[in-house]
Amino acid sequence: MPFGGAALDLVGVPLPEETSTAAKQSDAILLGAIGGYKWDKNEKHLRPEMGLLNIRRDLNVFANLRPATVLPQLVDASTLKKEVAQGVDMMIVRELTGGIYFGEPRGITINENGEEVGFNTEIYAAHEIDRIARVAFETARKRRGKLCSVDKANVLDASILWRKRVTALASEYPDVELSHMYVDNAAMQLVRDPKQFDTIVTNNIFGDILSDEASMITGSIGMLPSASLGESGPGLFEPIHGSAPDIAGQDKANPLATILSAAMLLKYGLGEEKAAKMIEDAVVDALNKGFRTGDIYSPGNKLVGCKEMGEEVLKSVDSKVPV
Ligand SMILES: NC(=O)c1ccc[n+]([C@@H]2O[C@H](COP(=O)([O-])OP(=O)(O)OC[C@H]3O[C@@H](n4cnc5c(N)ncnc54)[C@H](O)[C@@H]3O)[C@@H](O)[C@H]2O)c1
Ligand SMILES: CC(C)[C@H](C(=O)O)[C@@H](O)C(=O)O
Ligand SMILES: [Mg+2]
Repeated sequence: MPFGGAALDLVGVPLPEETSTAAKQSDAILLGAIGGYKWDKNEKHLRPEMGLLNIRRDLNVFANLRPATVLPQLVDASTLKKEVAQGVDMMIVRELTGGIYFGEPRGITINENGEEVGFNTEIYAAHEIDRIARVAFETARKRRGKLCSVDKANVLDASILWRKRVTALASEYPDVELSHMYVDNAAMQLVRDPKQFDTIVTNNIFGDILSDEASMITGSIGMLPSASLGESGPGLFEPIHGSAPDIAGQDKANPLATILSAAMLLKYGLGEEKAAKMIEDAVVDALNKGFRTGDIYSPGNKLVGCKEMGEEVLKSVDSKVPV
């Protein structure tokens, strides 16, 4: 279904009614990254990004799971020293349908001095914090049992409430070790010692920023998939990166984040864990054979384009499908 810039070009809006309806009627949605220079000067409601925010909000997919794992094959591609990067395996649970992205009031207006002012509102209701915290506690419970809640409770009121609600829920999850960290420290700790993190839970905007940062530990933003889930209805699955307009059309983009998002779709969206594993294994196969797009290339490997990387993964998937 057309979406983002493609939909703007086709029908003049980033999220056409038909796309929205089809998405709601689907079992799961795989979403291609949106955006690009062509639409950057559009009015806000006619920007591809608004389509993305609206589809997330319409589907109520408040829980965005962003795994960041350093694959052994890609340790050399990490921006961090080998010993720091090796073995990193974390899950960032980002709140996706609230906070400053959606808070009211917002806008650009003229203040009493006749000067233009732009403003947004960081706002969280208790139930929004509770539901994302529960997803995070459950996630941590299935992983290594450590949850770090990241906020800015030393300054922001919304973060003070965030910390209070997360702390209150901890008694329901005695098997999970909860800690709290301010976001500025978290940004630093991520590159100092990323292995200290198992599961991170944080708000919309901090999760956006920290997940891009975490991606570089894994080698590239072209490696990070995501799953956005609600309490019911279809999940939305997309890479965490954008449309990479600086390399668009050059057959250079790493397709693995999108391919791994399809694996997350199978696992979290359809409960097809075996099929998901097949895709994840196929990605590992392609990496084991030395295929690398430019963003994860290190000497001694085979530099390939987006298309060839995709074909290699496909070949491996085909070889695994029982006849
Ligand atoms: N979920 C989404 O659809 C999504 C996410 C982020 C940004 N965007 C949009 O994408 C557009 C570009 O934004 P940006 O440049 O800030 O972020 P971006 O993620 O598109 O690109 C940032 C940098 O990472 C590189 N990169 C991204 N994906 C890559 C891949 N798969 N393989 C190799 N390199 C990759 C790009 O070349 C670029 O240098 C904007 O319009 C933005 O709003 C969309
Ligand atoms: C394109 C933008 C609206 C989006 C976000 O900020 O959520 C993106 O950066 C992401 O991480 O999915
Ligand atoms: Mg982002």
